[in-house]
Amino acid sequence: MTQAIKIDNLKYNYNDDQVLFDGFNLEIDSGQWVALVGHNGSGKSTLAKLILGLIAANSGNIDVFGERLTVDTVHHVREQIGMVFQNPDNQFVGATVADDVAFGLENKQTPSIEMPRMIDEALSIVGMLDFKDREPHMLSGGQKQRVALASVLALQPKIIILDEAMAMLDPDGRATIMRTLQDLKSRFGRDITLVTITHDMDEAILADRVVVINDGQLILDGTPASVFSQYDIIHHNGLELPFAGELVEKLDTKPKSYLDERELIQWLSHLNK
Ligand SMILES: Nc1ncnc2c1ncn2[C@@H]1O[C@H](COP(=O)(O)OP(=O)(O)OP(=O)(O)O)[C@@H](O)[C@H]1O
Repeated sequence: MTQAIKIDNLKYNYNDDQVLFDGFNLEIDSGQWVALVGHNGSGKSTLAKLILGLIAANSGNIDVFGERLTVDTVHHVREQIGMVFQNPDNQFVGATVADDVAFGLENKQTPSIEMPRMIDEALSIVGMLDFKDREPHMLSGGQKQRVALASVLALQPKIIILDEAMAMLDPDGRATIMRTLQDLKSRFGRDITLVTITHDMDEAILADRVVVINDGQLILDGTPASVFSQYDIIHHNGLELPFAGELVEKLDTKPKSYLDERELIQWLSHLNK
């Protein structure tokens, strides 16, 4: 399987008295959706910055689709990665939604004849085509994040990193972005790799794989069910479980393995029969 990201023996510290990453390793296959979780200050955003080459590792290697990240390759590597940040309001530059999506394409010197089609396609993928002439600041938080995602998608990245992209949204906004990400996965399959950095375990549970880090160290790595079965380790690292997991913790009789919400409802209904 092709590797989208390979991090090998990464060492990084912001200052001399705190080593953040000290021999960190992580491999992400192309087409995987990885949720990167960890409490505040565990190093998640720093890892994203290192992958994007916004900051340089002290030592170790980062390969993106087999290309080693160096001063010479950083622009090419970055072209393959789209980034969506926490605050949707900080990501808008255009007067209309369509202008906003056009901005990145113009920077990439996309021929103007191709732009309308590319803008419409990206907006339609995130379900925002009908809003293309609207002013971005008039949209809801969830709609703004979908436009931010469309601006990234228009540039046809192979990897999208969403850093707390749902943290400022209300439950409806969060749900629409999560559905949009699920749609992206079914539409693009192996052609898109998603890395979602989050504190929200109900968001993490949708990923193919959950990676828990703490103080720059990988603590847990596996399917959501296997990671969220490790109640003690999750709590010990200052994290919560998804809603279903928190509920199970309060039950006297517990299921043998980790169940998601739907499975738990079925299990509970059989328990009372
Ligand atoms: N520019 C910086 N200069 C010095 N230290 C920094 C800088 N940015 C982050 N740090 C420190 O590095 C550590 C990791 O921070 P980072 O932002 O990567 O964590 P995080 O897991 O993304 O946290 P959060 O969930 O709060 O966003 C923290 O101790 C933080 O204080």
